[in-house]
Amino acid sequence: EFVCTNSTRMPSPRKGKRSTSKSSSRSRSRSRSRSRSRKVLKSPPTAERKTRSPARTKTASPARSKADTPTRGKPQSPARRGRSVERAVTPTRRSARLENKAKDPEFKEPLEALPSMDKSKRVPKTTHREFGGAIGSFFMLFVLPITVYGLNIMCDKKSCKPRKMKIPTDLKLFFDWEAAAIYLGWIAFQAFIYLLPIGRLVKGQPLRSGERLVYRCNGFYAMLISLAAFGGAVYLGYPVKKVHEKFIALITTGTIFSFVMSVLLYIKARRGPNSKLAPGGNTGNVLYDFFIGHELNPRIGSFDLKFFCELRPGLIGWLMINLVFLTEAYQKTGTFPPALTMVVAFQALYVADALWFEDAILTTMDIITDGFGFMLVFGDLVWVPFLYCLQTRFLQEHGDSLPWYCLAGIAILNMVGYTIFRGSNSQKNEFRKNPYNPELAHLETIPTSTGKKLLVSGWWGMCRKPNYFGDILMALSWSLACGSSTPLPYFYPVYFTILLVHREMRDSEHCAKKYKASWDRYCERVKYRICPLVY
Ligand SMILES: NC(=O)C1=CN([C@@H]2O[C@H](COP(=O)(O)OP(=O)(O)OC[C@H]3O[C@@H](n4cnc5c(N)ncnc54)[C@H](OP(=O)(O)O)[C@@H]3O)[C@@H](O)[C@H]2O)C=CC1
Ligand SMILES: CC(C)=CCC[C@@H](C)[C@H]1CC=C2C3=C(CC[C@@]21C)[C@@]1(C)CC[C@H](O)C(C)(C)[C@@H]1CC3
Repeated sequence: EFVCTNSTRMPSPRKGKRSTSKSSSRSRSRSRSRSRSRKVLKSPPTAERKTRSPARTKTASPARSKADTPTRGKPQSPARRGRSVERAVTPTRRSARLENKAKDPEFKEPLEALPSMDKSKRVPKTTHREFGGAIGSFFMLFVLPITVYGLNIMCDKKSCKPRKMKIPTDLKLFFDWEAAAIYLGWIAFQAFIYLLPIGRLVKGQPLRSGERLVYRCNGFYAMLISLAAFGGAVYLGYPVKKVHEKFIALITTGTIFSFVMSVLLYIKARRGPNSKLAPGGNTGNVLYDFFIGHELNPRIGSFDLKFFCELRPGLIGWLMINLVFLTEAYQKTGTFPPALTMVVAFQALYVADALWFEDAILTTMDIITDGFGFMLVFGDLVWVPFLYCLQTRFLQEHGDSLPWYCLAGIAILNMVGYTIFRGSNSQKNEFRKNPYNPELAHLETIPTSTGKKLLVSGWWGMCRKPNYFGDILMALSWSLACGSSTPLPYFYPVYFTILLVHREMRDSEHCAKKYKASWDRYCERVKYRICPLVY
């Protein structure tokens, strides 16, 4: 199966005109409305506007323009509707042929098939710097690993309180060949699964060059295979608790691995063509570009390093570490402690959700705009697996003591958060994949000069980042399960809120540049950024 994400971005080659200009009067009036729209919209008509179906979303009245006047017509037969959806994905016979060709994961869309892209465009020098520029990035190189070590050393079996840290003198605690073998073996195991020819091939968003990279989406299989391997290891009596015992040494291997990988990625980017660089990581300052990421989508053949790291070793690793804690608790007490079991289950749902909707990540900032540098490499391979499990580690080491009604309240909070997170992410992803999806016809939208529309009702009318809001509620619920005896397990929701507030600002800046007045109209209409009535 081969899937195109975000068909609306796919520029429609001129040949596509024929398919919509049949001689009925209705199509003539559509043609007229299309030529009118060309006057209003700067970009050429996209597949979105070429694909007509009655299942139009409502256009928000203040922003209604001739360009986006919905076409009214008799409801189409399901077969016809199916055809129009299909056309949104493959607008011409030519691109249908390309679709077939693209079954080859190495396939790259020929540049001439994407006329709206400027092939000669070089990635311009980055002028805007995040994280305090080069100096900030330099500090982050130390702050990120120290935070991971610090929290894991402060919160151990003996105590879990913020305190002045005494650095352990036992070097074995920090480095151990067995831990190195476990860590590297895990990365190799995930890389092996990634290379298996199972799962869908999905096209990413068009790059600056016009090319659309193809991604193998088999993350959910990777999780199932990893779960089976974990079950097998426990059944065969492999001492999985070693992962817990060698936690700090695993962090060291992950940190060294991340530094080495980031250096290699930076060298690779320097040697590659300018067109492959990340728009945000091309300042020319070695430190900054190394930290933020110089190359956008580094690949070895068809192996996409960023896509692989973002979802596999770290995210599935986090789930495995949680299962180690749960197994240990069971082996020690003969029961599954309620709070620990609940948090492990919620985090498992979060990981499974990310892998089930794996292709959705292809439209996120991390893949489209951010380069792959130390920040993301370390974030994916160390920060996520060894910090996101702080709550479950605390619960395993210090037991859980909350009464059932508190746990029930926490479960409700998690499910409310998940409903908002999943509902809003799916609503946007479905809308971006097919803006004429009949199930979204009731939603109001604002047209933009790019041909894309912005949702202004439903989840996206509640606030500008309902998905972040849901995510924060879930993060909070996981920490609340740890009670109030110590603030350390609350690190995750606090850091996460800061990360998402910063991320919202960055995304808002991008959207303001991209959608100009339409984005201002959206912001006027949807006042709150992340939390309705609060922020
Ligand atoms: N657990 C973790 O550590 C982290 C989790 N996350 C989660 O990842 C998920 C994805 O986050 P992220 O990629 O940052 O952001 P979003 O999923 O919100 O994607 C932002 C893009 O969505 C589009 N968009 C924005 N507003 C609208 C609208 N009203 N209608 C239609 N499209 C709109 C724009 O792109 P365009 O118009 O070009 O399509 C915008 O650039 C979130 O749920 C977040 O909580 C994120 C970071 C860390
Ligand atoms: C400063 C600092 C610590 C930076 C590192 C940030 C990274 C840890 C995060 C950046 C974006 C992320 C995403 C997820 C995990 C954390 C990082 C890598 C994510 C994979 C978690 C699961 C979600 O469902 C997601 C797939 C939407 C999400 C994507 C972004």
